[in-house]
Amino acid sequence: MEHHPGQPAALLKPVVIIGPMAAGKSFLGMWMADLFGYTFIDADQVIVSRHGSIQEIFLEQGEERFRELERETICDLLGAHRLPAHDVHANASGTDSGAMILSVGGGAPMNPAIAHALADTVVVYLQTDLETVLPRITGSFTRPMLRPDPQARWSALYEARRPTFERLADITLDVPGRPIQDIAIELNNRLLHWEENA
Ligand SMILES: Nc1ncnc2c1ncn2[C@@H]1O[C@H](COP(=O)(O)OP(=O)(O)O)[C@@H](O)[C@H]1O
Ligand SMILES: O=C(O)C1=C[C@@H](OP(=O)(O)O)[C@@H](O)[C@H](O)C1
Ligand SMILES: [Mg+2]
Repeated sequence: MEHHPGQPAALLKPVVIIGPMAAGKSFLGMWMADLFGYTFIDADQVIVSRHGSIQEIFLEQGEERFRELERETICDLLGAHRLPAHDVHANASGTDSGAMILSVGGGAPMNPAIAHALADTVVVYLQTDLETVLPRITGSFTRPMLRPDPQARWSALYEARRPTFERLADITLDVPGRPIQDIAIELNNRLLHWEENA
C-alpha cells in the first residue's frame, strides 16, 4: 500500500472544481486522485471521448453546440454520481462512495442549468492571475475560446466570469505561485473540515 499524505474526506456530495482556463482545475483533480485516492473525472475529457476533440467540435459545430454537450455531460455525470439519501450515512462511515471530484471547463458555470446543478455540490473555485497562467496559454492551440489573442481573451473572459465563480464558490483556493501538491493538500484539509461542519 502506497504512503498517503493524509486521509481523504468521505465525500457526501460531488466536489466540482471551477475557475478560469489554465488555472489548474484538471491538474488538481488528477493530483487529488493520485495523492488521496479520490475518484476523479474531467468533464472535458468525457466530452472528448464521447464527441471528439474540443477544437473539432468548435470548428465543425460551433460554440453553441459545445455548450449543449457540456451541459448534457456535466448534468449527466452529476446525476449519476449522486448518492441516494439512504446511502449518505454509509458513505460517511467510509464504505462505498458514489461521490467524486469533477473538474469542468472554465465556461461551464456560465450556463444557468449547470450553475443550478452545482447548487447541491461542493464547489471549489481556483482563483488565479494572468502572470501565473501566461506561460500555459501562450502558444497553446487547444483552447478555442482564447483565439486569436490568448492574453487579452483570457483576461476578458475571467473578468466576465469572475462574479459567477465567486457567487458559486463554497471553497476558494488561491493558487498563484503554489506547487500543486500544496494546493491538493489544502483542498483535502478543507474538504475534511467541510464534512465535519456539514
Ligand atoms: N500549481 C501548478 N503548478 C505548476 N503547474 C501547474 C499548476 N497548475 C497547473 N499547472 C500546469 O498548467 C497546465 C494547465 O492546467 P489544467 O489543469 O489543464 O488547467 P485547467 O483545467 O484549469 O484549464 C497543467 O497541465 C500543468 O502543466
Ligand atoms: O473557458 C472556456 O470557455 C473553455 C475552457 C476549456 O476548459 P479548461 O478551463 O479546463 O481549459 C474547455 O472547456 C473549452 O476550451 C472552453
Ligand atoms: Mg481543464
